[in-house]
Amino acid sequence: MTHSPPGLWLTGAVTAGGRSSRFGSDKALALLDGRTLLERACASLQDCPTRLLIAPPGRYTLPAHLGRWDTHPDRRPGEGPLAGLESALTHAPPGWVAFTGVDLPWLTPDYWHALIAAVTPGRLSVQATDGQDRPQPLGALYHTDLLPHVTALLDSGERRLRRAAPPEHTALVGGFTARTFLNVNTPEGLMVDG
Ligand SMILES: Nc1nc2c(ncn2[C@@H]2O[C@H](COP(=O)(O)OP(=O)(O)OP(=O)(O)O)[C@@H](O)[C@H]2O)c(=O)[nH]1
Ligand SMILES: [Mg+2]
Repeated sequence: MTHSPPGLWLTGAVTAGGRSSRFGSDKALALLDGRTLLERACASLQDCPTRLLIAPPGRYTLPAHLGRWDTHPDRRPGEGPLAGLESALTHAPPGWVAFTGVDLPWLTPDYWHALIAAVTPGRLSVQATDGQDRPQPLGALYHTDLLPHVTALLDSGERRLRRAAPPEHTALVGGFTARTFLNVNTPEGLMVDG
């Protein structure tokens, strides 16, 4: 009998509504080790019971082995990943959402399990910290109870994803390798030894 790791019990959401202006072409479709960045992001969350792709409907088709992904557009297109989070929290069933983007191609199910282990009562977000102890708001857990706060932020003109969760309601988790957070913004960002 083969041993398989326990599934992820929360909603998985991948935001992919960006313009890739620094990359120069749609980075969601860029290949890294034979898989697109979008596929890599979705693969880390393929064991989630509910899977949401926040992108314009019809823009992307995912391979069947990644399971069913329900596509939802932004409520306010072109306003950045905070607006993508608003859409994810709107369409997720009540509870925790694992939220990431196409530009973090090195996240794994183990990464999400490490964040899930830090879920505690009273917290509404769990975020990893990088080597400089900076919280990573993409590749993070958010509770759907944050939706009114996120909507109010967007209504007030805020666009920074790092404002989505108040620090006093955010649990932080460290100890990840530097490669975990390698962020693909330009084609040079793909040139990393796997
Ligand atoms: N749903 C949604 N996702 C977005 C939006 N803007 C960015 N994202 C996603 O958020 C993640 C991180 O964003 P960026 O790295 O800035 O990507 P980007 O905005 O496409 O790239 P730049 O134009 O170079 O800033 C990626 O997965 C993007 O697809 C948006 O307006 N809506
Ligand atoms: Mg951007």
